[in-house]
Amino acid sequence: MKIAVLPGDGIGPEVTAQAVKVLQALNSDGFRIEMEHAAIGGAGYDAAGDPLPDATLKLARESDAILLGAVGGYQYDTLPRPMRPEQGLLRIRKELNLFANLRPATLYPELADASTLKPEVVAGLDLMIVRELTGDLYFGQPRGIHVNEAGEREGYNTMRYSESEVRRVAHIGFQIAMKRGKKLCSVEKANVLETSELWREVVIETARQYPEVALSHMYVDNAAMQLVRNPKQFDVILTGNIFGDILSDEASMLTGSIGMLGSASLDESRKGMYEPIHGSAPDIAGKDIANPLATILSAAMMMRYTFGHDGVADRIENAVKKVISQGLRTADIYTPGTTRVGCAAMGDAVLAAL
Ligand SMILES: NC(=O)C1=CN([C@@H]2O[C@H](COP(=O)(O)OP(=O)(O)OC[C@H]3O[C@@H](n4cnc5c(N)ncnc54)[C@H](O)[C@@H]3O)[C@@H](O)[C@H]2O)C=CC1
Ligand SMILES: CC(C)CC(=O)C(=O)O
Ligand SMILES: [Mg+2]
Repeated sequence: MKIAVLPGDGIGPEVTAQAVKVLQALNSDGFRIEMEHAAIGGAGYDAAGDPLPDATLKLARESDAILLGAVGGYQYDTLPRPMRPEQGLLRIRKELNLFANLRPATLYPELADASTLKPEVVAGLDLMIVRELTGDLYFGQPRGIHVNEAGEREGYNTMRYSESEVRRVAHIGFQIAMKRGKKLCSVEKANVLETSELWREVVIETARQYPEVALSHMYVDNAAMQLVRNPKQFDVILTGNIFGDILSDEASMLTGSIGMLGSASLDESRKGMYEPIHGSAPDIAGKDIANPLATILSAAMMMRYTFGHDGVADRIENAVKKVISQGLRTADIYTPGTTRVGCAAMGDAVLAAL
């Protein structure tokens, strides 16, 4: 198993190091995992003047899977847009055709007190957000800031989806729904957006191949509200790039913290990039207080989706369950009566449990 490790910026290197420890430990079980590190984001810009250096993209292409931390930092916010860390992330997703982003929001029962919702509203929460990742507002052309006819600056982006882009991610959503609760809610804004109108039509067409899946549609504003009113009404949520970005951050808090949600970004084959859903968290970077569990859980998803080692994925997930049941908590999920630990200590505890 050849894995490219791209730690990135801010807390990225801190959380990635914990997942690397866990993956390395598997080698003593007879696996052959080779990991090679490369720079991306601000680290890529600093090292090579490019948020996605050629050498990093080459390594990513040659690897079976990629483990990514996070990118971004205040010091890069004034660079020309193509040089910014976030563009490096968008480019690697596009270059590798990683169009399907799976973001599971699962509540560990012991973390019910850390959820922003009442324990009875989130008990047993287990939902999967399937977010399209290589289209929509983040990639649509034209985009820019120009001076308009009235002589004032005007910013514009283009929300755009082709039917084949919608269809391929819809298939992934339905296939996942078939393996779960056979219920899929497609989230868009078809009442006002043509992009969403097409999205809904294509999802309805695709659904004909999955007659066992109960399909529903919801406007994104309502979905944002329903997620905090009654999140357990959802099983699989299928949505576009920007709506999925926002709704998954919201869903993470139902599980206690954004530091709990891992993700898989997949292409048509089994190749994938695995990363926590959070960003580089510059406000807590370098303090050894970030929660590494989202990244460790992303490594478990890698074992499941790219390498097909479901048993290993289960073991990593069970190790995470164990440290939580032992009462170990990073600051973001700390509640009275539990034991507060740092990022590296949490990684060590998962390793010990593994
Ligand atoms: N996938 C990526 O690489 C992403 C990168 N970003 C970038 O990250 C930078 C910061 O963006 P923000 O909007 O602040 O989002 P963020 O996700 O980095 O942080 C939001 C809040 O959540 C907290 N947080 C995030 N991850 C945590 C963890 N593992 N443990 C404990 N607390 C955690 C942070 O301390 C912060 O208060 C920006 O440059 C942004 O562009 C943002 C989102 C995703
Ligand atoms: C920084 C963005 C490009 C990514 C993001 O917020 C995400 O994928 O969740
Ligand atoms: Mg995001």
